[in-house]
Amino acid sequence: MSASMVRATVRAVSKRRILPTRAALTLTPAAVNQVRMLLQDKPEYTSIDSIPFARYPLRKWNCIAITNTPGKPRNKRNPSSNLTKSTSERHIPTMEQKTIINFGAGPAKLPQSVLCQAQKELVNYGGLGISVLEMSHRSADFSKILSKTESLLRELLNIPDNYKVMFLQGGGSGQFSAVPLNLIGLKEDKCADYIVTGTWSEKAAKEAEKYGKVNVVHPKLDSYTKIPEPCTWNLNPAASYVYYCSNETVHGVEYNFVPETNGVVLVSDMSSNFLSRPVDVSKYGLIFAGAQKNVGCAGVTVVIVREDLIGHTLNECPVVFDYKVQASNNSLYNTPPVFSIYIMGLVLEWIHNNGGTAAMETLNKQKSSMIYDIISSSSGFYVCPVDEACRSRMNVPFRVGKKEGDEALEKKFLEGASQRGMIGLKGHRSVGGMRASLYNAVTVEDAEALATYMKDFLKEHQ
Ligand SMILES: N[C@H](C(=O)O)[C@H](O)COP(=O)(O)O
Ligand SMILES: O=C(O)CCC(=O)C(=O)O
Repeated sequence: MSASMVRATVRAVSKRRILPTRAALTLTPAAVNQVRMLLQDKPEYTSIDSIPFARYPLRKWNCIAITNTPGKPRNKRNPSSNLTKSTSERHIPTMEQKTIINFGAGPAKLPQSVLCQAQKELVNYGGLGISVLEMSHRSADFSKILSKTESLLRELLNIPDNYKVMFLQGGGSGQFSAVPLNLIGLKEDKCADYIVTGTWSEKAAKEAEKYGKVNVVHPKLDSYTKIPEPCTWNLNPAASYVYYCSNETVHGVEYNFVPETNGVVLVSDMSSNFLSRPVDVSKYGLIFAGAQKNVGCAGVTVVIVREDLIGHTLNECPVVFDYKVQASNNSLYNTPPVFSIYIMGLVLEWIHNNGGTAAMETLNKQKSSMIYDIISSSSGFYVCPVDEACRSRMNVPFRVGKKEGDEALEKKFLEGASQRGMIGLKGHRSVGGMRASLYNAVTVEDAEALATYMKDFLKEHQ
C-alpha cells in the first residue's frame, strides 16, 4: 500500500446517492486501480478496513468515493475542499461483477490482475499520453511490447532459437488454411496426414483438401470421444506433415502424449491448451494457437514454426498468411493486432509470475480432477462421454441426469449455476449438454465453487 493510500478515507456510495454529510471526491482511474490492485489477491478481505476510516463491505460498492485527497492532511470541517467534482469519473464498475465465475470456452476468463493492469494503462500507456489502442505498430513503444511478448513466450516454452514466432490475425481457422498453404508443398506429393478427433481437426482437414491430398490416418470416428490407438494409424511416410489438434474444445478430447510421426513434420493446433502445460517445442515443426482461451483475448494467433519449414509456400497463398513474409517482417508486414498482443504480453507475465507452464499444469490437473471426480462418483447422474485416457483438463463436457442428458434437469442446472454467478457452462451448440472450461485464469476456488454446486445439485435431484 502506498503512503498516499494510507491517508485516504474510502466510503461506499450506493446507487449514485452520496451520503449527505460528506461530499464525494472523484477517484482518479489510477486511484481506483490502486484500490483494486491492493485487494485483488486477498480474498480474505471482505471490507477495506486496511484503509483507515472505511468500514463498508465490498459487495455493497456501487461506486467508491474518497473523502480526502490522498497525501494531503484531512480537512475535517470541509472535506470537499480538496475535491474534484467530475461526475463522469465518479462511477466505477460494481464489485458485484467479480462474483461472476466465467467457465466459457472462449473468449474466456482473464486473470483479474491483467484486466486491472490493462484498465490502468488504457488511457495513458506508460505515461505516453495515448492508449495502446492508438499506438502505431511501427513505433518504438509498440516494438518494445512486441519483443517483450515474444521473449516471454520463448522463455515460458523454452522455444529453440531455430524457431520463428509470429503474431498473426485470422484465428485458429485462419491457420487451418495457412498451414497447408505453407507446408503441404514441403514434399513433392503435396499430401498431409490428419488425425481427426473433433470438430476443429475435422474443419482443418476439410480446409487442407483445397490445397493438396489429405489422408485421415484412421477410419472416421462415429463419435468424438476417443483418440484411436496410435498403432492403428495409417501414417504416410511421404506426407509433408502430420496434423492434430491437441485439445478439442467442443468435445473435450485432449492428447496426453506427443504423436510419433517417424520423422515427418508434426503440426499441432494448441488453441485451447496452449501454455496450460509444458510442451517440448523441438518435437514440432509448427504449433499454432489463438490467444482467447489461455493466453489473452481474441484477435491474435501465435504461430511457432521451425525455420527450415519456411519458404515452401504455394503460389495461391495470400500474402498475409505467408510465413516467409510475416517472419521476415517480424509480424509487421501489415498492421498486427496491436492491443491483443499487448494483452497477451500481460497474460504471459502473469503466467511467468505464477510459476510458468509447470505451475499451470499442476493447477489445471487439480481443477479438472475435482470436476471429473464428482462426475465419476455420481453413479451416472453426471456423465462425461469421453474416454478416461483423453479427458481434457481444459474443457470438461458432461450431461446431467442420464447418458444422453435430461433436458429439464440440464435447464435447471444452468439456471441454478447462473443464480450462483456461474456462466458459460452450456455445452457447444453442436453437442449440447454442459461444458466447464477451466483455462489457466480459472482459479482453484472457481473450480471448487462449481464442484460444490454440482454436489448440491446432485443431492437435490438424484
Ligand atoms: N475456437 C476454436 C477452438 O475452440 O478451439 C478454434 O481454435 C478455432 O479458432 P478461431 O475461432 O480463432 O478461428
Ligand atoms: O465453444 C467453443 O468450443 C469455441 C467457440 C467457437 O469458436 C465457435 O463455436 O465457433
